[in-house]
Amino acid sequence: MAFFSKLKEKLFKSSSKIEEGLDAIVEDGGEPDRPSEQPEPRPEVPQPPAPEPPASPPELPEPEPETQPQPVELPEPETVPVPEHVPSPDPAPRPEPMPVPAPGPEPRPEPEPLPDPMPADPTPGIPPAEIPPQGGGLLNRLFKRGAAAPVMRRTLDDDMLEQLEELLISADMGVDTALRVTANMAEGRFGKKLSTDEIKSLLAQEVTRIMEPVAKPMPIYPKRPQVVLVVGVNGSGKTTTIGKLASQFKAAGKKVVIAAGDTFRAAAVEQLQVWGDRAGVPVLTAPEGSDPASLAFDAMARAQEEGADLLMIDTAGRLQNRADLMEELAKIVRVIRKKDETAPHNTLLVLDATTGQNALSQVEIFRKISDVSGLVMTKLDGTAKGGVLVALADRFGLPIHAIGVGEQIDDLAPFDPEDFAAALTGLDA
Ligand SMILES: Nc1nc2c(ncn2[C@@H]2O[C@H](COP(=O)(O)OP(=O)(O)OP(=O)(O)O)[C@@H](O)[C@H]2O)c(=O)[nH]1
Repeated sequence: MAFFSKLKEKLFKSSSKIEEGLDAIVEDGGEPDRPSEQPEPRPEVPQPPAPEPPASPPELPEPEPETQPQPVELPEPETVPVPEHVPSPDPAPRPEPMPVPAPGPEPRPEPEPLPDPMPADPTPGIPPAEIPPQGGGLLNRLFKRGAAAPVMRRTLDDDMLEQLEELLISADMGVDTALRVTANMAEGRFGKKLSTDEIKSLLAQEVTRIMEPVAKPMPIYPKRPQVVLVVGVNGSGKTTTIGKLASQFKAAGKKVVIAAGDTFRAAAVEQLQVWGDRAGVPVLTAPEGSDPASLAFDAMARAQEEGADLLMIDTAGRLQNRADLMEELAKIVRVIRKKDETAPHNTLLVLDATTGQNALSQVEIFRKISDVSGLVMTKLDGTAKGGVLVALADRFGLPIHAIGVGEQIDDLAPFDPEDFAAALTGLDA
C-alpha cells in the first residue's frame, strides 16, 4: 500500500504534462455542463434602479456530480513483488503490435443536449449568480479543482483531436502512437460532448490496452546460474538497476553474484561495489582496462562453483564506437556460452525515461548489437513525459520488466499498466 502511494506520488511528475494539457484542451472551446444554472448577465437588458437585494440570493441547484463510471479499475495496491512471483519460464513470443483500430471502450451515453445558455426572460432585479470565470490559466483551474467546479464538456471534433494529438506527441508518445491512440479514442464518439474525466478515462484505457501485453516480470528459468546480461548507454541506470534487482532477488532467497563488466571505468566498478554492499551480494571485478569477456568467464565459473541462482553481468555503454561495443558484447556471450550454451538467459536493456524519444533509437541500436529480451525503464520519477513508454510498447512490443522511480534500493517497481495509465493521464485511482 505504502509503496504504491509512493509510486504514484513519484510518478506524478510524469502525469502532470498530459493531465494539465487535457484540462486545458477541454476548457478551450468547452463549456460548463449545466450552463442554464449559471446565467450570464445580459448587458442589453435595462437594469431597474438598484432595488434592495433579496434577503438571500436565489438558490442555485448544485452542479450535478459526475456520474460517469470510471472504466479503469485500479487494483489494490500491493507491496513490491519479489522475484518469486515471477512466472515460470516463459520465453513467450513477443506481443504483436497493437491492431488499429481496436475495439474501443463502451460508448458513453450522449450527454443531454445543452439548453439555451440564456434564460429567455431573466427576472429583472435579481442579481446574477456568481460564476467563476471560465478558461484562463493554470491557477484558475487549480482553484476550481479544489471547489465544486462545474464539469466542463467539449465536443470531440477535428480541432480537439488535433490538440489531443499534439499533446500526446509533446509528452513523447511519438507521432504514430499518438495518431493511433487519438483515432481509437474518437471512434464512435466523434461529435459527442465529453468531459475532462471522460477524456482521461478514454486515454487511460487506450494506454492500458497498449501496455498490458508488455507488462511482464523478468522470466526466471530453472538454470543455475541464470545469466542476466545488462546493457544500455552510459548513465541510463544499469548499475543502479543491477543493485536494486540483486537486492530484490536476495530478499527472495536467491543467491546472486554480480560481475562488473564495465572494466573501462574504475568509477563504474567502484559504484557497482557500493551497490553490491548495499544489496549484500558479492561483486566480481577485474583490473581497469582488462578484458570484460575474461571477467565474465571467471564470474560464470565462480557462480557455477558457488551454486548461485543468478549471475548479473554489467556491461559498458559506450555507443560512440558501436562496432567495438558490439564486438565486446558478442565476445562476452561467446565465452559464457562455453560454460552454458543457453546463456545469457536474459538481456536487459536499461533505458532512461528522461531521454524521451531518444530511448526509441537506443532500442533500435541495442537490438542490433545484442539480443535484447526485455526492458527496464529508469528515472520515471524525473520526467514530465512518461509517454515514451507507450511509444516503446507500441513500436517494439518488448516486455517491460520493471520501472525505476528513484535512486534508493527499493525504488524499482514491477510495471503495472493500469497504475501507469492512471498516473500518466491524471485519472483519479
Ligand atoms: N531519479 C532516478 N535516478 C536514477 C534512477 N536510476 C538510476 N538513477 C541515477 O542515474 C545515475 C546513473 O545511474 P547508473 O546506475 O550509474 O547508470 P549506468 O548506466 O550504470 O552508468 P555508467 O556507470 O556510466 O555506465 C545515477 O546518479 C543514479 O542514481 C531512477 O530510477 N530514478
